[in-house]
Amino acid sequence: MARAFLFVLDSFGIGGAPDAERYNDLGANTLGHIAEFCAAGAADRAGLRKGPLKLPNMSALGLVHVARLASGDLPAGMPMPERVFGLHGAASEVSRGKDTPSGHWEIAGTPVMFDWGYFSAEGEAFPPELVEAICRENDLPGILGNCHASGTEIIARLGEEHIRSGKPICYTSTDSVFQIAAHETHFGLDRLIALCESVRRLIDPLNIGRVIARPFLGETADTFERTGNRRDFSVLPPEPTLLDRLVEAGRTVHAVGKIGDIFAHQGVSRVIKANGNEALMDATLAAIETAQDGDLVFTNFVDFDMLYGHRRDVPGYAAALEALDKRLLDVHRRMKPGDLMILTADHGCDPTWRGTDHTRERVPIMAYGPGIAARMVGIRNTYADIGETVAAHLGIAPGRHGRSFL
Ligand SMILES: O=P(O)(O)O[C@H]1O[C@H](CO)[C@@H](O)[C@H]1O
Ligand SMILES: [Mn+2]
Ligand SMILES: [Mn+2]
Repeated sequence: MARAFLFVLDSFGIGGAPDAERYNDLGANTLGHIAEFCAAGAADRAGLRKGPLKLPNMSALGLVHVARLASGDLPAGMPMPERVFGLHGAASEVSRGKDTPSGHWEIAGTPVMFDWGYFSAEGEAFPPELVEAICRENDLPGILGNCHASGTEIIARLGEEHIRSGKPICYTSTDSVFQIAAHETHFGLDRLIALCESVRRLIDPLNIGRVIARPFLGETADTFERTGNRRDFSVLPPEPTLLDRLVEAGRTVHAVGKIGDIFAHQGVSRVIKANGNEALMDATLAAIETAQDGDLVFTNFVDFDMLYGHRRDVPGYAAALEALDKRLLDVHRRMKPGDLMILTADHGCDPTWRGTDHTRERVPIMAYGPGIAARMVGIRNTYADIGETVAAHLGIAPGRHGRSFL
């Protein structure tokens, strides 16, 4: 028997998606552009980081090799490692959306082969009858926003009016999402959660992937800050995922960070929440300590996407990568014979790209474990190969999509 640790570095794409043009993302490359900025000295920030991107541990797990394989270009300023360990490759996404649930579900063996519903980018985003129903059911004086927006920008713009009027801030993006920002104390966190649950029911016929609660604190435009109490209300995955299959086989799935919410709590045995990549890594290490043979520890490292990718913050993204790279040694030290750790991502969010949305990209696969020989596994046609590899490693029956690269 064996254990598996699956880490999604949220939005850590490596470019090269064969269908990028269809998403207006031709040339987007999260790692490539971060490395380029770092090598040019354009991602230095006093007190945070300086110079070329330093990811020695991920490079030893094949990151530089797979970056070149995925996009054709070597990431600037990142030396080829002397030696590579483990299985390494890249994967293209077959799901139509470049969103978090599509990416994670496909990683877990369940691609999303239908189109999500989306809200209009022109004029008001939400249909008037939906807004009316939301206000009626939740006794609201109206809503603010009703547009595509970046979450931090919109609370700075409308947060004070929200506090005065009691109207929640409702917005969306190119993802299939209905996001609601509201003040944790003035509006109330419980009330925001109840509102999200009501909106989840009301939009179900529209095939929208997620409703997201975005609570914040502060009193003025320049002091507003989102808190760690974000909650995602997802629809159920279209088929049972790797997680369901593991639980069915009597295994324990340790879901760290956003994983529980992303899978609508299906196939999740233990939910471990933490705020911020460092705390997520601490929680992951604690889960590894308790995980038994046959178990999966599945972690989403959300900061890359939420704090740096969407915010188009290159130094911030680079520093977060460098910090996580160092902490891989903590995982390494806890690994036992039979353990397998896989690092990957769910989509891109190139911090140098136009706009503030995700980018269609290939993702890296770095799979490492004591006794696993180094081998390039090439470009995989679906992220589902990752889930199938975990399934094979943990000794459960194969699923309907993807193939193990073990
Ligand atoms: O700008 P913020 O609120 O961070 O929202 C981003 O996060 C959402 C969910 O990941 C995406 O759809 C994008 O809109
Ligand atoms: Mn994501
Ligand atoms: Mn995102």
